[in-house]
Amino acid sequence: MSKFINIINISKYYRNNKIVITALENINLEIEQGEILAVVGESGSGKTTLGKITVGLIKPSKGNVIIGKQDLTKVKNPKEIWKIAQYIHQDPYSALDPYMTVDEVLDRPLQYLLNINDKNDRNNMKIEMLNKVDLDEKYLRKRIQELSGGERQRILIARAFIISPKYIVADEPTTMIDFIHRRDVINLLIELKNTYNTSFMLITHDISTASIANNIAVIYKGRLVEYGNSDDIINEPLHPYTQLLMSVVPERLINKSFPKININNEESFPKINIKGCPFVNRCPLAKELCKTKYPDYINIGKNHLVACNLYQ
Ligand SMILES: Nc1ncnc2c1ncn2[C@@H]1O[C@H](COP(=O)(O)OP(=O)(O)OP(=O)(O)O)[C@@H](O)[C@H]1O
Repeated sequence: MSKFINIINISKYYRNNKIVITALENINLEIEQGEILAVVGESGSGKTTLGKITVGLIKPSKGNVIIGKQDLTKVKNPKEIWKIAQYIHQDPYSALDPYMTVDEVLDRPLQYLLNINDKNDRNNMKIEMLNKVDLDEKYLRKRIQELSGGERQRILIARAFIISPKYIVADEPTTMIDFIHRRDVINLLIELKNTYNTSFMLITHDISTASIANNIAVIYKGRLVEYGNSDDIINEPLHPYTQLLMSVVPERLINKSFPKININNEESFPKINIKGCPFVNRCPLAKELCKTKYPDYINIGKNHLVACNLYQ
C-alpha cells in the first residue's frame, strides 16, 4: 500500500436466481492525491460497479478500499464515506429531483454531511460553488426541471465538489451532453480537481476521453487487463482488447491511427466461472493456452501492466 487510494482485491458477484454474474474479479488499483485515473471498458465490463464500490454505494463481495488511512468497506455509517468520497452520476436527468430548487440540492450536503448550521455561511458557499461551475446565483431559485442537460450536469458537479471531498468518481460525465459541450465539462472537472486537489476516477467507454487522465485502467468482463500511464496506454496499447479500443478512435482525436483489428463477435456479458483469458473468444491472437490459463500481470516498462498470455 503506497498511494492515497488503494483498491485492493475487489471482487463483486451478483446473483440472479441460480446464476452468478462476475461483475468484478480481483481488481487492484491505486490513485494518488490529485491524480485522475480513467477506467475504460465497454458496456457491462464492470466500470460503474467498481466506481460505486469505491464510494460505498455498493458493497464488494471481497476486497477493501482504503482512502487515506480509512477502510471504506468497514465503515458502518455511509455518511462518513460521503464526507470524503462523492459520486457524479452519468444521467443528470434521473440523478436530480426535478421539483427541487438548485438551492435545496446544494444545501443538503452542507447541512447533512458538513453540519454547517449558519445559513449565511451555507449561502456564501453555494454562491461560490455556482460561480465555480460558471452559473450565477440566480440559479439558486430555479427548479431542476427548468434547467438544460448541461446545466443539470453542472449542478451535479457542484453538489459533489461543494463539500471539498478527497475523492470523486465521475461516471460517464459527458454521455448525456451534446457533443459541443463535452470538452467544456471535462475541462471544468479538471479545473475543479486541480483547485481541490481531489483524487479522481473518470469512468468512460471512450478511450480518447481517457487521454486526459494521468493513468488508465482497461477493464474487460470484470478483469483489469491493462494499466499504465495514459501516454503509454494510448501510444503503445499492449493488450489486444486495448488495441481494439484504440483502433476505433477517430484519428483526429488522438493524432495517431491504429490498424483496424478484426475480432470475433461475442456478447460482452460476463461468463460464470471465467477460466482462461476473458477475451479469448474475441481475440485474433489467442493461443491454445489462453483458453485455460488466466494470464499473470506482467510489468512491461515502467508501471505498465498487462494481463495477456502473448507477453508471458
Ligand atoms: N444489481 C445487479 N444485479 C445483477 N447484475 C448486475 C447488477 N448490476 C450490474 N450487474 C451486471 O454486472 C455487470 C457489470 O455492470 P456495470 O454496470 O458495472 O458495467 P458498466 O461497465 O458500468 O456498464 P455501462 O457502461 O453499460 O454502465 C453487467 O453484466 C451487469 O449486467
